[in-house]
Amino acid sequence: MSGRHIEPSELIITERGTIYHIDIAPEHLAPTVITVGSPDRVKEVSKYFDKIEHRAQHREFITHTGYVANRRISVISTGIGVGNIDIVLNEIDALMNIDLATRTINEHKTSLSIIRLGTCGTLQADVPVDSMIVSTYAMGLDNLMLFYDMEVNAAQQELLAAFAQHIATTGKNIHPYICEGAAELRSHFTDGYVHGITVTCPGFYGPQGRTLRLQPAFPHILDALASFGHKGHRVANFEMETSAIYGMGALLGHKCLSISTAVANRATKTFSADTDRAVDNMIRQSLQVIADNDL
Ligand SMILES: O=P(O)(O)O[C@H]1O[C@H](CO)[C@@H](O)[C@H]1O
Ligand SMILES: O=c1cc[nH]c(=O)[nH]1
Repeated sequence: MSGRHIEPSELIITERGTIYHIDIAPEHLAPTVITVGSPDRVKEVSKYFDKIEHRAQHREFITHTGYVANRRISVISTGIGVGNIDIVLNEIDALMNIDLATRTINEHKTSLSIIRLGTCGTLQADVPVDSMIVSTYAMGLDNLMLFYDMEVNAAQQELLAAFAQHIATTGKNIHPYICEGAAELRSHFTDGYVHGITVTCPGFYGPQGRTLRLQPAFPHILDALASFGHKGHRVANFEMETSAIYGMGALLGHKCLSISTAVANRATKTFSADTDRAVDNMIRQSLQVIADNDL
């Protein structure tokens, strides 16, 4: 595969040597990448950097690259949804592992640490709003990973089979895919963090069981998901990007972890009184763990 020439319609490089959507060049990307959904959150992360050496913005993709102590870190906003994750993961991987001049894949691959700092809704009454949730597995209700050649390992197959059995009792069919975060990264985020399965949805309203004017096809989706558990892992939360980050990251050889602040609790029907403060708490604590452990 390494010698294959990737055509200009497939890998799009600007005249300034930057990649099409995220508009940065290879030298602007650090080996540790924090992704956030909201573009406004990028500066909330980089304000804790000791130094910022590069800033870029194109569409919803804002990048700041700098240092926390000696650790070089990029923070990039992905916007909402797995479609944007397809763009950001492919483009940051290309910057690291494709020679943009020759348009060929590098012989030697670089593995990135990719850590999402997002927001989510929790499904469990005993996980209060403002909690920080680490995604052990991601259960994808989206269809992005159907477009990549992905093998399912034995543990994932077992989890999927247990879920199929569980969901059959509700009389509805859901066929998710399952991807796992990097256990090596996960092991550092323990004190103050709740661990659980994250359900990644292709929408914020209907797919997450919210009813405004449209009637849901699956009215009991919250209970059906919240009551699923397997080998000590239970469903903790809903959000909209983690399945794609875990799925693509694993295929590309990167270490990925998703951490989210619960802004909503769907079981107790509550919403955070101060989301900015809660998200800031996650950012500060997680940057400290990244810097202390050189992740
Ligand atoms: O706050 P972010 O990181 O965007 O994450 C969550 O918030 C958005 C929905 O409000 C979705 O992107 C969801 O995953
Ligand atoms: O309930 C929520 C809150 C944040 N993000 C989501 O996707 N869902």
